[in-house]
Amino acid sequence: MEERGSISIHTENIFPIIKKFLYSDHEIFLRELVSNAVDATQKAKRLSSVGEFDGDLGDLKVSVAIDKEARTITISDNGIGMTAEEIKKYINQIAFSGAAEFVERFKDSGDKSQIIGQFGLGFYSAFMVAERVEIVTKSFQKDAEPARWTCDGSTEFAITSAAKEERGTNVILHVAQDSEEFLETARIKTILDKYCKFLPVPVEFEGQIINNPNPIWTKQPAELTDEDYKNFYKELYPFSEAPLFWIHLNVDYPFNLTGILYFPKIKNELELQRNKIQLYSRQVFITDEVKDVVPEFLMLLHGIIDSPDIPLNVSRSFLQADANVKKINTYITKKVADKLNDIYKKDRTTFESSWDDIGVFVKYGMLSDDKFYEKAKDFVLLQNTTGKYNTIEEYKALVQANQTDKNDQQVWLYTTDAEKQHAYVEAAQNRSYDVLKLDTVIDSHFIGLLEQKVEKTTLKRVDAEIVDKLIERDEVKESVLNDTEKESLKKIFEQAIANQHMTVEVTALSPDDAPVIITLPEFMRRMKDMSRNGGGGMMFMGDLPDAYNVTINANHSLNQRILNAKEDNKERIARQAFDLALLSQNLLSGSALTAFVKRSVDLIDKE
Ligand SMILES: Nc1ncnc2c1ncn2[C@@H]1O[C@H](COP(=O)(O)OP(=O)(O)OP(=O)(O)O)[C@@H](O)[C@H]1O
Repeated sequence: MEERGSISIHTENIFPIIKKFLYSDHEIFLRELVSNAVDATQKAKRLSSVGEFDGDLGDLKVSVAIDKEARTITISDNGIGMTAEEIKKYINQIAFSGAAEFVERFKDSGDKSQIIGQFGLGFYSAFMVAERVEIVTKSFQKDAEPARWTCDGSTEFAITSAAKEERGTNVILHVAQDSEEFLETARIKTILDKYCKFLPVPVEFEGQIINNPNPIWTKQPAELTDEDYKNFYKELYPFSEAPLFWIHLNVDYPFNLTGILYFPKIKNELELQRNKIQLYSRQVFITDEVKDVVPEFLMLLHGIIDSPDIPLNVSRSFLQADANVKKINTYITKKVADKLNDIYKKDRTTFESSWDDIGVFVKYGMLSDDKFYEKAKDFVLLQNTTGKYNTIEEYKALVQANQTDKNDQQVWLYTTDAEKQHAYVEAAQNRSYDVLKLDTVIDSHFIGLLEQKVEKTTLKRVDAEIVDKLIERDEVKESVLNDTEKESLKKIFEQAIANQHMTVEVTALSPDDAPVIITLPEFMRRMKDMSRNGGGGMMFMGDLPDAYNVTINANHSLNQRILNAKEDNKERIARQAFDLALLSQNLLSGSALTAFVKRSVDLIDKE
């Protein structure tokens, strides 16, 4: 038997175009051919199970072999094979027209990098690395004649009879000169590891099975132990610490998706790693760029998603609008929120002890996805400076009595650095106020979100005002000093400070409060932070000098002493008291610090 023919497709010379398009990604030919081989074995299995094939299935297997001398790569399987007629139908028509369609579709596409690696070019991709491809195949059907097909990538092909005893297909690639790298063992091994690690049929290369045909995401959660999940994580990320928790995804309606998502242990925000989720389609690795499939905030998770329903052969903008992708997004978000809620409810201790790792993630999710916010608002934790955790509801109840101001607003106090703001934290605690620890990068955004979402609540940093004013009440404290005394005290301090950006005010506080307190108003600080981070179109704010409020405590004995001191000593003591306040704010440095130290020594020396 010998038949020569011409493949009837309209596009001339698709081969050079495809070769050029996928230049950087030639390696996917192996993924495509091995997947086809796996599909053929799976079909054999299915036919056998429905009784359409009654021969012996044997051990289904795919092999990859390199022959350096003959310059060939052979992919063999014991799947269903093809008859000569089927080759004509499936290879000449389907494979070639698929390739032609691909070229038509993307010939004019502006962004070619997007399609690379995402489009299964199928059988035709063999021509990216081979100058000639042979198929030797024998169908599973009774008395089927083995056949050989050969083609050089042009539209000309030849089919002849062949000698093949066993059922199945060998695809033989005669490797082109410019693709010799694919005759190297190490190169092939790397490609197989990348794309074929979890194919459902054993894949043999150089005497070894290179894949795990039954990865745990294909099993039922009930069959699996914690160890199984942890071991699989290790298999995926050999150098990572054990994960915190995981979610086993499993849906088949209205779309098909399986997978396992892990919550990694995060040491600090700088370590956050994206692109740790791998996307598979029927156990074939597709990509680790899941940006458009998984909501942005979930990219911090690690693991596997396997779905044949994610369209891989379309451009990104289309992917974002794809209905299945949207549903997948919603589904995964919901699953993640439910899992967190579950742990929170069942095991609050574990939940709290994991908060350092999951807190960033939960806050990020709440900020970026309203649906996630709605679920997470019940379990998001607020940690205070004593290390205690409360949910939003619990916290509201906790501070209601003591931290509601005269306008019926709750004022939540927070510190961004409990060490540096220690004096203020302590002053607040002395009033029995609670102080939250909101000290991560994401917290500055989270504070805004809380104010927006939690009714009748504002947040103030502990050093935004003097403690009496943090939570405004109607009560007025009695002042030991009369108005004239207050006025002259104010003058003394203004002269001692001699800085127009410091607004001095004399106020009656408790005698136990500090004599001088320096604060940077909340509004001012937030504006400056925002402009520093490049947001809000307020770049000019960052250049403004900090405008501080300096509060002089009229009821503190030191200030009374200043008023009564010798004329030429007044300013010196006032400056000393002011410098002490600067010092507690970490604001004293350079020549001011040197002068302060010198003055302090003089003072002690005189005592
Ligand atoms: N090893 C094989 N054994 C049996 N049939 C095969 C084999 N390889 C390819 N075929 C047949 O050739 C057809 C075309 O293959 P091709 O890889 O181009 O497209 P596909 O597998 O249908 O789609 P995809 O683009 O997802 O790969 C297959 O559908 C299959 O019927």
